[in-house]
Amino acid sequence: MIRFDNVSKTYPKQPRPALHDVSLEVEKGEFVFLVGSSGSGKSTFLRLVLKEERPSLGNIFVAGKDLGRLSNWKVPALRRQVGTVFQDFRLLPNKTVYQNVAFALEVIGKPRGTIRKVVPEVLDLVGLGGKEERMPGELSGGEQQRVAIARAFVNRPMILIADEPTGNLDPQNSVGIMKLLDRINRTGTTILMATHDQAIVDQMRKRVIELEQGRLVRDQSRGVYGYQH
Ligand SMILES: Nc1ncnc2c1ncn2[C@@H]1O[C@H](COP(=O)(O)OP(=O)(O)OP(=O)(O)O)[C@@H](O)[C@H]1O
Repeated sequence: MIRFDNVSKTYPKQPRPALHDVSLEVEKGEFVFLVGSSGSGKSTFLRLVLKEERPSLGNIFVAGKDLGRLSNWKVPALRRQVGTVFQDFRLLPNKTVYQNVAFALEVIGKPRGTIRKVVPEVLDLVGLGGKEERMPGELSGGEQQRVAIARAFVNRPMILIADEPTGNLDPQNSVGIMKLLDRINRTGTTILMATHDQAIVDQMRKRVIELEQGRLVRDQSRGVYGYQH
């Protein structure tokens, strides 16, 4: 589903690469945590998957596509296959919960009938049934993140990328969000989540990929946040 072959990324005017010779493969339906200290290259990795950045060296394959050979006009189609969730939710503040999710479908030209059917379904899935008409500012952080996940998932992408999705949440809300991501993963969606949340990683026991100064230093199935000595 995602393959990196000897990928390096050096940003302009930077002395050291943000990613250095990273090779790995993520299969369809996997749940992968990406860990590493600040600046280790996690966000760079995620941006490369979305083709928001290009590698300086190496090849990247996402959902069967060689990103190096993907023409620019096909990038939006790629991004439709990859839902994204961020630490700061990124909801539209002047739209209701329903409108925030519906908007994701409107911009890709889905018919109104489809939108009316699938938006309530996905809001139920994330536990927000009954809150369709609320504004984001009238929701808790955990609820706002549920809206963001509903918006990312409503189009049933093959891959869901989450960059620190629990970073702004208390432990209880974080557990709720992880249960939801786990449920989405069980539908067959591949999940790639960058995180600093040790408790979550230790609890979930999923594959853990660790970056250190841009290098892949650990790839462990059913792993924990830090090394076990
Ligand atoms: N647009 C950019 N231009 C130049 N350097 C960048 C850019 N984005 C990231 N970097 C550098 O690349 C390295 C990796 O950054 P990256 O954001 O990928 O790390 P990270 O692991 O996601 O960190 P964090 O956990 O703080 O989000 C850092 O040294 C950073 O300063």
